[in-house]
Amino acid sequence: MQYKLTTSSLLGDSALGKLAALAQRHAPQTPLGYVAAAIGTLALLFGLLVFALIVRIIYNTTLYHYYVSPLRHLKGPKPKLFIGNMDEFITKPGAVGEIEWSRKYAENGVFRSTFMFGREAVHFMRPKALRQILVEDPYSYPKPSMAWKLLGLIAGYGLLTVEGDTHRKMRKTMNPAFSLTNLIEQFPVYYDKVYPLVDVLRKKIDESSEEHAIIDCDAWVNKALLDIICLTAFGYDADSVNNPDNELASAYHAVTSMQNGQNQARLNLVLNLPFGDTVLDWASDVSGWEWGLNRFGKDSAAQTFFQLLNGMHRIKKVSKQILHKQLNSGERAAQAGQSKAIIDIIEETYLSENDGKPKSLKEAERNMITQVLTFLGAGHETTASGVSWTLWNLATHPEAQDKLRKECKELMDQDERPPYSAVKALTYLDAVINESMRITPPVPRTVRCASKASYIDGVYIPKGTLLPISNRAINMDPEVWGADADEFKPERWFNLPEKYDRTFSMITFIAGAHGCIGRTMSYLEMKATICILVSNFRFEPISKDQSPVMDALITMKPKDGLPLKVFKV
Ligand code: HEM
Repeated sequence: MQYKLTTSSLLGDSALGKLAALAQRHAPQTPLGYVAAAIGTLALLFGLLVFALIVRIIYNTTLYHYYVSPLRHLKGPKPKLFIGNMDEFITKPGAVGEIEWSRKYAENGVFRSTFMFGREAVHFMRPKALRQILVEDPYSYPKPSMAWKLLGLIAGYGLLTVEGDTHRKMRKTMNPAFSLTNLIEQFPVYYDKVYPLVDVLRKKIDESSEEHAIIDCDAWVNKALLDIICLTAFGYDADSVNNPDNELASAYHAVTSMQNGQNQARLNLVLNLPFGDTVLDWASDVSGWEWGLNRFGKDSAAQTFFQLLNGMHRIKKVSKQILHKQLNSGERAAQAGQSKAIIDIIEETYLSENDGKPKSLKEAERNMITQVLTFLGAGHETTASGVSWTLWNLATHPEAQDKLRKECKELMDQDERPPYSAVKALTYLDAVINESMRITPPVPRTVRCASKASYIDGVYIPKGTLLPISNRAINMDPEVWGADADEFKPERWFNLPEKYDRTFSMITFIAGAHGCIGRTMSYLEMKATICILVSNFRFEPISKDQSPVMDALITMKPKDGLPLKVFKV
C-alpha cells in the first residue's frame, strides 16, 4: 500500500492538521486556479501589511507617544490618529499653529509635535540648539526627503537640496556672484527695473476716477522683482512690468498662486510614493499639460497637478532658452560693472572639465537648468513676498510709513538714483525691513532631520526625528522680543532686547552651511524697491477689515494677492 506523506497526515488530528487538510482539499487543480491562488495570497499578504502598518501607526500616535518614546517628557499638542498634528500645521496659515504651540508648550525653548503617521518632531527655539543643528554640524541634520523632494520639484535639485561635500563645493563656486562688491555693482539695475513699475502705478492712478487706484501690489511687485533677478542673474530682459504676458512671469504666477496647505499635503502625498518625485520631475519636462487646465474643479487635486506640471514645464522651457542664448552668444550675462552673473558662473562650472571628465552637453544642460530653477525659485518669489509684506505692514502702520517716507524722500529728492552707500545709510528703512522680515518672514518655516542619534541642548534626539525650524515662531518669541513680540514696531531695532542674539533671534534666512546665499542681495533689492515706492506713493488697506491670508507652501504669500489703495505723494 502506498502511503501519501502530507502535512495533514503528519499533523494528525490537531487543529493545524485539520487546517492543512482543508487547504489540501481546496488546492488549485488548474493553471487558472494557481493564478487565482497566487493573486489571493498576494492580496492576503498586502492586506496583512496594511493591517500591520495601521496597527503601527495607531501604536505610534498612542501608546508609543505617551509611554515609550524617549521624547515623551517633552510637551506638545496631542497627536490625532494617523495625521498627528498635521491638520493644524497645514490649515493654520502663516505658521500660526507652531506659534501657538511654542507659547503653550515650550519649556526651555523645546516642544514636540507629531507629523503624518506618528513621526515625531522636536522644535528647538534657542540659539544653542539652533547653532548645533544649523552651524556646527549641519550635514548631520539634513533636510528630510519629504522637504528636499518638494524643494527639488519646484526649485530644482541644486544648492538647496544637496548635502556634504557636493554642497560645500557648489556653494563655494556660487559665492563670488553674491559678494558685496558684485552686488553693489549691479545696484543701478534695480532702478532700471523699479522705475517702470512707478510709471505703471502712476498711470493706473491717473486713469482712476478717484485720487487713488486699487492695485494688486503683490502681483506688480512680483513682476518688477522678476525683471531684476532675470537681468542681474541671467542677463535675460523679461520686462514683465511692460509685458504682463511674458511667458516666465505668467508661468511663475501659475505655480506660486497654488501655494496653500491643502496643495502642500497633496504634493507631499504624491512625492512620498515610490518614484513620485522622479515621475513628477519627468512629467514637467514634457508638454501637453494645458489640456487638463480648467477641465476640473478650481480647487480639485487634478487641477493642482495639471497647473503645477504645466507651469513647471513652461518655466523649464524659458530656462532652456535663457541658457542657450547664453551659450550661443559667447558673451557674459553680467550687467555693466558687475563682474559675475549667476549664469556666467553656471556656464563656467558646467562646461569646464568636471573632476577631469568633460560632461556631455545634455548632462551639463540638465545641471544648468537646475541651477537656473534654484535661483529663480529661491531668489525671486522670496524677495517679492518680502516687499509685499513690507508694503502691507506699512499700509497698516501709517505713522511708520510717514516716517519712512520722510527719510527716503529726503534722499530721493536730491538724487533719483542714489548710490548704494546712500541707501545703506537710511537707518529707518533698515529697521522697517528688519521688522517686516521678523514678523512676516517670506519663508515661515523649514525642516531638518536627525541622521544620527544625538543630544541637542541636553535633549536626547533619536535618529530619524524631524527637527522643524519654525522661523516665524522663533522670530516672534515673546521670551526674546517681549510682550509686544507680535506687533510691527520698527523702532525696536534701535533698542534691541537683552536676549537678542544676532544670528538666531531673527532666523528668516536661517544660518550656517545652508543659510540663504542671497540674503544680502535680497536686502539690497528690498531697500531699493521700498525706498522708491514710498517716496512716490502712499499705501492704504482697501477696507478696515482687510486681512490678507498668509498662504504658505514654501514661501508665505498673501492669498489672492495684495490689493491696496495707492495714492500719489
Ligand atoms: C527675502 C528674501 C529671501 C528669504 C526670506 C530667503 C530665505 C531663505 C531660507 C530660509 C533659506 C534656507 C532654506 C533651508 O535650507 O531650509 C534660503 C536658502 C537659499 N536661498 Fe534664500 N531667501 C531670500 C532671498 C534669496 C535670493 C535673492 C537668492 C538668490 C538670488 C536666494 C537664494 C537661495 C539659495 C540658493 C539657497 C540655498 C542655499 C544653500 O542651501 O546653500 N535667496 N533662503
